[in-house]
Amino acid sequence: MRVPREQEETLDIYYMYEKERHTSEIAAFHLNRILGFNTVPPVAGRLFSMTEEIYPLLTEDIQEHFFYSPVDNVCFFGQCDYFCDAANSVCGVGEMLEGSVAAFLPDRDLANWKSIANPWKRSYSKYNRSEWETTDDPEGYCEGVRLKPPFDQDRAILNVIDSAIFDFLIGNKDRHHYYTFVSYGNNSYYLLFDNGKGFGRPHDDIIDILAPLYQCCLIRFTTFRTLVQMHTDPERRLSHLMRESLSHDALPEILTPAHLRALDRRVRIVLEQVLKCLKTRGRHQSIIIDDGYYYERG
Ligand SMILES: Nc1ncnc2c1ncn2[C@@H]1O[C@H](COP(=O)(O)OP(=O)(O)OP(=O)(O)O)[C@@H](O)[C@H]1O
Ligand SMILES: [Mn+2]
Repeated sequence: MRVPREQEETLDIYYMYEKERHTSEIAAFHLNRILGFNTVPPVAGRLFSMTEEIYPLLTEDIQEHFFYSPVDNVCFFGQCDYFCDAANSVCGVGEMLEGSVAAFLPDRDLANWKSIANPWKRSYSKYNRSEWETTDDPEGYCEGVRLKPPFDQDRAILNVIDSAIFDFLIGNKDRHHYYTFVSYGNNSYYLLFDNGKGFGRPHDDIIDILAPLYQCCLIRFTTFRTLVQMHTDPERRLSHLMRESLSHDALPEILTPAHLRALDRRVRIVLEQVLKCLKTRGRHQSIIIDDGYYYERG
């Protein structure tokens, strides 16, 4: 835990400098399961004893980064490119710290996975933007992506669009790569770990995370159906399903009411984008694709 739940991310920050939230990792896992994707390794919240459970595991150079804050809470900082200094420490309440833990993926000797760069990745520069952001031919950008493997497969491009919808719902701009198990080939699902940069601003919807959806005008049928159900059936409202699901986590109030409300609003926005496609590009069979991907709701 680096950021208190109620602290919103400022607008004056590039996404690469946003701080990860343990609550985002936890909520993302629950959301992914509720959407029926089942592509985020299980993540749970818990309290850690910083002195008994974290300190002994660290190398000496990082143990040296432990100290007591002026009000006697235990603090430390790690080693990384951004915000890894005493001014940006992680502090517990006393010596107890909230955090999230993820199920560890099988060893790569057993089940190797590889990364696929996200064609709609954002630029890491403060001065330039990516081609998909600046193109005056957004449909053409998608067509270009779909010419090259693995995105020449329907399954692969629909996975990217599912992932974009997922990232839009959590508000994550930092999906630079997707991961797949090598032995499943190119036509497999995408593992979505690294979900800490979501749920930063409950009153903002970052529409361009949906660029793959509205530039390609494609959505997987099962995903569309799930979103319609969430929008129309009060019992399946996403905020309701999420509140129920998150109540099973060991930590309290993973998402504040404003974040839960944001989820319902964003479901509607995704459907509005699909509606726009249906109005401008016609033929629903070429927009809502039934690729035989069947899932059981988590
Ligand atoms: N559940 C997991 N099981 C095994 N390995 C994992 C798991 N989650 C993440 N990893 C490994 O740890 C690496 C870093 O994790 P993660 O991507 O969440 O952190 P990050 O600091 O945001 O990385 P990046 O700079 O690539 O965005 C991953 O690239 C992956 O190799
Ligand atoms: Mn990351």
